[in-house]
This record gives sequence, structure tokens and C-alpha cells, in this order.
Amino acid sequence: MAAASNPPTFTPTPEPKKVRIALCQLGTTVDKDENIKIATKAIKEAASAGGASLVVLPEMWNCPYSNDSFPTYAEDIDAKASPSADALAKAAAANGVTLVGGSIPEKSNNRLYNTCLVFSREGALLAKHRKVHLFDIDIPGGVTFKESETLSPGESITVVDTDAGRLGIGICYDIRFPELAQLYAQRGAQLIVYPGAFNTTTGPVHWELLQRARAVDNQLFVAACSPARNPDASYQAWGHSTVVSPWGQVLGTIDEQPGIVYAELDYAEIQTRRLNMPITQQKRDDLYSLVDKT
Ligand SMILES: NC(=O)CC(=O)C(=O)O
Repeated sequence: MAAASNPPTFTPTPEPKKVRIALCQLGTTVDKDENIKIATKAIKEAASAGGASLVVLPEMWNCPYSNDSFPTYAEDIDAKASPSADALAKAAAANGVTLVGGSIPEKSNNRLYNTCLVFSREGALLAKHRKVHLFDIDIPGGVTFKESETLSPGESITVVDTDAGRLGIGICYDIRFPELAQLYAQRGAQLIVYPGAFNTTTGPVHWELLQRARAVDNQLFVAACSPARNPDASYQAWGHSTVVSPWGQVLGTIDEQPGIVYAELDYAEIQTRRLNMPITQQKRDDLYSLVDKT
């Protein structure tokens, strides 16, 4: 039997617990300051009225989703010149929530990235994930988009321990790559969070399907948070922010309008599903394996 080239077992996860998650499906405008206000208000509502301890924002929540916008709305996070990051840190601390801050265009060393920031309940920056797989597609009669015209891909993957569990982070198109989710599962992620903005061509067919597939393949929770649809925008977001259980059940979802989706995540379900159906022990490392190159 050939030796497996990567560890066959899961990294131990933090203690199972229950977490109330809120996905804020924000309506974005062309006005960045206004978008920051909208996001701040939604985080407050999710924490106070909604009782969430984990709050998630959508992909590119501070700007329109377009290659024209990314360079002009981009902020330098490392240089601490980021009003959006500052607002997120403050909102996480003011409301005492773990915050997966969707994504914003980031500028760094003459490059642009599609970047997600994760903050602790105290407002400390815990992780920064740059979208690894850029969204370059051309579907005639449907949607054509080429993020690589303006953006560069991230070069690392992100698993982060938070008060709301061990989270794997991906951004939108990253969800289409099952190996990434599998690596996150191997590293003990309990929940994979995908800020994302599918569209009216791919969304109806693939959005929920991919979330349920990643959840069932890896027997963990998946949450994907979209912007609301703006009829005036050049890119028509699908909306439908959704939370899925390790059994592939939709725990919460919404249509394309602005709103907040809530769900209870009971992390004990992960262990139950893996005990009941031990696919990670049953996989054939002698026939195939996933290579972790990070
Ligand atoms: N916007 C994306 O990154 C991905 C998307 O819309 C799709 O995969 O479809």
C-alpha cells in the first residue's frame, strides 16, 4: 500500500459548542461612506436584536462589484489606511461579536486583492484572507467577468480560531474548489465561511448546490453571505445568503432583498455525523490523496 502524502486524520477541533450566526445581506451603493454606515448598522442589529455571536458580511460590501470600482475603492489595510477595516474593528468590539468582515478591495505593494478580514469580539484582527481563485468566466448570453483584469490572487489559505469556533475562510469563487474545503476540514474547521456574490446566471443553478456539496463532502457547517441585488448595478448579485448543516440541510436562507439570515450552529452535530458515517476513515489513501502544499 502506498504511503499517504498528507495526514489522514483531522486536526483536533476546539470543544463543540453552539453558535448563533447572522449573515448580513447588505444592499450596497456607490457611496463608500454610506456602505460603511449600512454595514455598521447591520452588525449592530444582528448582535442586539438578533442575538448573534458570529456576524458575516458579503463579498465586496463597500463598493459596486465591478473592475471599474475595485481600484478606486481599494484601501491599504497593512498601512492602517483603511476606513472600512477600522469601522469593522470598532463594530466587532462595540457589539462583542466575532466578525467575518465580508471582503473589500485591498491595495498592497501596487497590487489589488479581494480581501476578507476576521475580527475578534474585542476588535482585534485575527486573520486576513485574500481570494485565492479569481473569478474569470465567460458564459455567452449569461455572465462574463474577469477579476484578473484588476485583482491578483491570494497566496495562502486561512483557518482561524475564534470564540465562534474554528473557521475556514474562502471568498465566492473559492467555493468551487473542493480541495480547499477539504484542506480546511483536515485542519479542523467547524464552519467554512464564504462571503460571495454569485450572479443571476450561476446563482440559481450552483449557489446552494455548492454550499451543500462542500458541507456534505466535509461533514461541517457552511455559510455563504451575498450582497443584496441592486437592479441598477452592472453585476446582478444572486443574493440568497445561506447557512447549511453538515448533513446538507439548509438552516437559513433569504431571497435577493437586503436582510439578515440567522441560524443556530450546534458544532456537536459535526462529531455525530462523522461517527455515524465515518467517511474520513473510509477514504482510500492508497488510491488517492490530497496534497497540502502550504
Ligand atoms: N463572483 C464569484 O467570485 C463567483 C461566481 O459568481 C460564480 O462562481 O458563479
